[in-house]
Amino acid sequence: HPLWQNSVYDPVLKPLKISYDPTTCLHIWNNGYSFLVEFDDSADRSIIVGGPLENQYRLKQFHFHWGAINEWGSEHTVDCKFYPAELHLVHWNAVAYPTFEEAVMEGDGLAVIGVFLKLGAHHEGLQTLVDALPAIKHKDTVIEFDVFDPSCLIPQCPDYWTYAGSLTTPPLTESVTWIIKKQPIEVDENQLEAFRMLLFTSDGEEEKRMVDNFRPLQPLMNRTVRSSFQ
Ligand SMILES: COc1ccc(CNS(=O)(=O)c2ccc(S(N)(=O)=O)s2)cc1
Ligand SMILES: [Zn+2]
Repeated sequence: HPLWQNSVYDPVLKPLKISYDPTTCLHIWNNGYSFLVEFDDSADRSIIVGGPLENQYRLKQFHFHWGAINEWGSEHTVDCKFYPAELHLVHWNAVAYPTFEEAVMEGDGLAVIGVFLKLGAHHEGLQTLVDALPAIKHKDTVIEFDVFDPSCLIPQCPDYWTYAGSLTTPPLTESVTWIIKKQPIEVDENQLEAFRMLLFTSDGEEEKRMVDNFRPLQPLMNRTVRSSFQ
């Protein structure tokens, strides 16, 4: 999604408030499309509020999209530039809807924080995830993941873009308030290569490396992207 050129500064936008409880972390698994870290969302223990949001939203899972090479991989672009990978932290509106599955179908059901990954310094917090990847190389493999604070993957800079959009994988429902952080996080080449060692395929099948698991850019049409910064 082309950010920046077509964005309008909105002075009404508030800072996003993020409060995650690291002990709500459950497991990390390979679902055949990406790898996901899932959280216990049975109570309001890991939530975001503020920003463009009317309600608070509960953290459900986070996952990544990345390319086969560093020239592409993100699902949003800034100034026509792709990043090598993009993190999505998926939250749902448990104030308005009883279940995640119902929230997925509603316009104000989900809020996804997008964070760009840029090639650079080693990322200590990400390394914890990278160390777990060999154990979930194949589709439908899972390992327990007791404590992880996803805040370590979110840049300090408060600036973000926001727009009303959709899931980037089926069911592609238009239920997402996208909140894309302007500042990328830096990860090193070995960490990106570790993502590319995962497989789309199950154990025993012909190996297909998990790369280029991003949706191609979609036309902006008449959508407005707002920025929280000038
Ligand atoms: C009806 O039950 C359902 C319906 C839909 C899902 C999909 N899973 S999901 O909603 O977490 C996401 C899919 C794509 C995401 S992205 N790349 O836009 O952040 S998030 C699961 C269960
Ligand atoms: Zn995603």
